[in-house]
Amino acid sequence: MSGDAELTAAERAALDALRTEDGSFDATGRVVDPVEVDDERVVEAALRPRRLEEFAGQPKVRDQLSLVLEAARRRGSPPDHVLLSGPPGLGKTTLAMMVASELDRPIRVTSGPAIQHAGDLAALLSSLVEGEVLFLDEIHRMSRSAEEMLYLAMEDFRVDVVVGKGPGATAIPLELPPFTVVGATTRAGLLPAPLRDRFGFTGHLDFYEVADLMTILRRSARLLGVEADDTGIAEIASRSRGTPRIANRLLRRVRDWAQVHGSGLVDEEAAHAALALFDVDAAGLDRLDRAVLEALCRRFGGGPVGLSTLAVAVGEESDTVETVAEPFLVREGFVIRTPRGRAAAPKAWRHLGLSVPRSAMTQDALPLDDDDAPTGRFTS
Ligand SMILES: Nc1ncnc2c1ncn2[C@@H]1O[C@H](COP(=O)(O)OP(=O)(O)OP(=O)(O)O)[C@@H](O)[C@H]1O
Repeated sequence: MSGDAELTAAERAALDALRTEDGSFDATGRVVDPVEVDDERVVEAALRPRRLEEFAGQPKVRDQLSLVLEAARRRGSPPDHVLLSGPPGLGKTTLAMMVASELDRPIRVTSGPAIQHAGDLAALLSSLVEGEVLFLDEIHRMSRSAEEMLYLAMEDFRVDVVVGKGPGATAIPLELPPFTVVGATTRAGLLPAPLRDRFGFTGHLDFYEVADLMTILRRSARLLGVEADDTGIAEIASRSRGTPRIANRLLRRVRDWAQVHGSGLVDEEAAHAALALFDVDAAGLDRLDRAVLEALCRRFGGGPVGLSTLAVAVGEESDTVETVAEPFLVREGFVIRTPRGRAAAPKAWRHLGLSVPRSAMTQDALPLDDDDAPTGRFTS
C-alpha cells in the first residue's frame, strides 16, 4: 500500500510540493546529505587536516585522544584501540588518519562490509607490521565470525587459523605484532559488547558549533583558493547542520554561484542565493527534513509514530530517515525520539508555520529513547 493512500488532499499537496521530479526525496543526491558521494573523495582528501592541532572543534575528544597518543609515544608502544562514533561527516576518518600520522605509523584502511569472512580478516591481520594502524570504517557491519576473530586479535594479538574441515579441522595460533585498531561507526549501539569492550578509548563526535564550522570553512576556502568574507562563511556555517562535510560542500556550491552570477566573492548574498537554489532553508533543512516534519505534524498529528511508518509516509528507507535526517532534527529540537516512536516538538510546528497544538507542548516531557546521547568516554 502506498504511504500516501490515506492522506487528505491538503496533506498530499504539502508532501508533493517537497518531492523531486521522480517522486522521491532523493536522499542520496541531497546537497545536505552527510554521507560522502563518490566524486567528493579527492576534494575531501585534499581538505582533510593532517595534525590534531589543525582539527577544529570536538575539544573533548581531541584533547583525550591527544593524551592517549602522547602517552603511547612516550612509552614507545602502540596506544589502546580507539573507537570513534557519531553521525557521518563529522571527522571520524580524519581522526583515524591523524592517529597514524601523529604516531608516524602506516595505516591500513578497510571497512566492515569489505570483511565478510573471518579468512579476509585473518589475511589482513597477518600482514600488519608492528605499530600499524588498522582503520575499520563501518565496523558495525562486519560479519559475526570476523567480529569474533577481531576481538581475540585485539586482546591477545593472535588469530587462530583453522586448517581443514569438519572433525579433522585444527586451529593453528598465529602470533601478530602489536597494532592499533581504530574503529568508526555511526551506530555504536549495534556493536556487540565484547567487541566494544576491547576498545580502550571511545570518542563520540557530536555536531559542531557554528564558530568551529567557520574555522573549518575559512581553512577550506584558503585551500580551495576561494575568496570568502565572514558574512558568507557565517551564513554557510549556520546552514550546515553542524557537519563539516556539508559545510565544505555548501562552500563549493556557493563558490559556483559566486563565480557564475556574482563577483566571485563568497558573501552573504551569494550564500543566500545559492542555498535557496539548492533548497536548503535558513535552519539548514532540506526537502527530506521538511517532508519528515510535514508528515509528522500534518499526517500524524505530531506523533509519536514508528520509524517505519514515518519512512513510508515520506517515501524513503527507514535507514535513510534514521541516519540521515533524524540525528540533526533531534539534535536541533525539531523531533523527539520516544520509546513509542518519533514526535514533533513545538519547534517543528513553528518551522512549518503551523500553530502548536496543546499536545505538542507536553512532548518535551516524554522520556528519550536509549540511543540518544553517548559522550566521549574511556572504557577499560
Ligand atoms: N574537525 C575538522 N576540521 C576540519 N575538517 C574536518 C573536520 N572534521 C571533518 N572535516 C572535513 O569533513 C570531511 C568529512 O570528514 P570525514 O571523512 O573524516 O568524516 P567521517 O565522520 O569519517 O564520515 P563517514 O562516517 O561518512 O566516513 C573531510 O573532508 C574533512 O576534511
